[in-house]
Amino acid sequence: MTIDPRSPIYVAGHRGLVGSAIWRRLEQAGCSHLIGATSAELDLRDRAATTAFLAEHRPAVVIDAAARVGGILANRDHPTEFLSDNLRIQVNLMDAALEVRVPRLLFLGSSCIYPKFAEQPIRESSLLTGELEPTNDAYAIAKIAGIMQVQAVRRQYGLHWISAMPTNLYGPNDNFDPASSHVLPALIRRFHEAKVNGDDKVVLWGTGTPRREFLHVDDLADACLFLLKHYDDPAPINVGVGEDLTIQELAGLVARVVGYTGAIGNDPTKPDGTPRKLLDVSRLRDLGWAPSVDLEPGLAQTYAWYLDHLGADR
Ligand SMILES: NC(=O)C1=CN([C@@H]2O[C@H](COP(=O)(O)OP(=O)(O)OC[C@H]3O[C@@H](n4cnc5c(N)ncnc54)[C@H](OP(=O)(O)O)[C@@H]3O)[C@@H](O)[C@H]2O)C=CC1
Ligand SMILES: C[C@H]1O[C@H](OP(=O)(O)OP(=O)(O)OC[C@H]2O[C@@H](n3cnc4c(=O)[nH]c(N)nc43)[C@H](O)[C@@H]2O)[C@@H](O)[C@@H](O)C1=O
Repeated sequence: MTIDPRSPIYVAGHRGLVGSAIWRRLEQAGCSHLIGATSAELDLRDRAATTAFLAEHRPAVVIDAAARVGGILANRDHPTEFLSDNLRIQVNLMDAALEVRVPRLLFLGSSCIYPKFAEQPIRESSLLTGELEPTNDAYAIAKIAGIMQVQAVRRQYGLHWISAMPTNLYGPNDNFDPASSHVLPALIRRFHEAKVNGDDKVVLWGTGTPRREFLHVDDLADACLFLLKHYDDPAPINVGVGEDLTIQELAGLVARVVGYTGAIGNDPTKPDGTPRKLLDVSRLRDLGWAPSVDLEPGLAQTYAWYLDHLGADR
């Protein structure tokens, strides 16, 4: 499918980690009519405001990168908001997009939709075949409902909407807040602060044994544009790199990039979450897309961004 670069494209959540990367990628592709609104300008939980916004702008493409997002502890401790906010954001957005018959929409889910003990690497067909990981089941259920809404609209109205399931992401504009962030930005900040303060030990949450896969957000943005052009199927499609490492190994890598040379300990009172979450990315690879940013240079680039924007005076 072709994307006319002059057509109006609405990126919901355009200031976030994912939305800002997609915005940059679309600009790079020459897209000249990008639409964005902050949550203060348009709270997508407000149904009437969302309906009015879509009716006013009538985008040709909608990319849903707006969500309540957080790491393992934020998800575990705020399941009510992770369920309710995400359901409302995506239902309001998709209902409003349906009302004006937006022809092309990309819904972003997450690898946490798959069962906690899914066979590895996780194929798209694993969806709804087993129990979810309890630290993020509320968020996962909201995302699964989003996939179903995309499929229902396709079936009933024939619109070319799609869903993509990214693995754990990182890059510029990530959330570096120690309490609510994901592991990679949390470790960049913790190791940096330990180096600056001369601390001799950094403590990781959990046992360090869980395995995770990390995709640079610029690769995800490139994959999103690729999927909008080349993918038109009701099934969600995985987006990842196809390789993972333990949290302990990740910590060693972050320590090296940051230049921290002290000890690394563990806090097993904090949750590990799902033991392994490696996506099977063969469907996307077979379509002709592959990532281009390796983890270590991606980490170095993200650390440089952190220093420039947030961490220089700490
Ligand atoms: N980060 C990750 O590792 C992964 C993320 N994803 C998915 O990617 C998508 C984006 O995540 P990410 O970029 O990391 O998240 P961020 O928290 O960085 O960004 C979320 C964006 O959503 C917007 N938003 C939140 N609530 C509302 C609301 N009520 N109304 C309007 N806008 C709102 C925010 O707007 P504002 O800034 O204006 O407040 C923000 O720009 C999500 O669907 C997430 O599930 C999937 C897999 C992994
Ligand atoms: C993308 C995905 O992200 C979430 O799932 P998760 O992968 O479990 O998230 P996480 O990045 O927070 O943790 C990964 C691992 O890392 C360990 N860990 C060590 N030290 C820190 C640490 O300092 N902070 C954090 N957050 N984790 C740490 C932590 O204990 C865990 O074992 C979902 O809730 C859901 O939102 C989702 O979709």
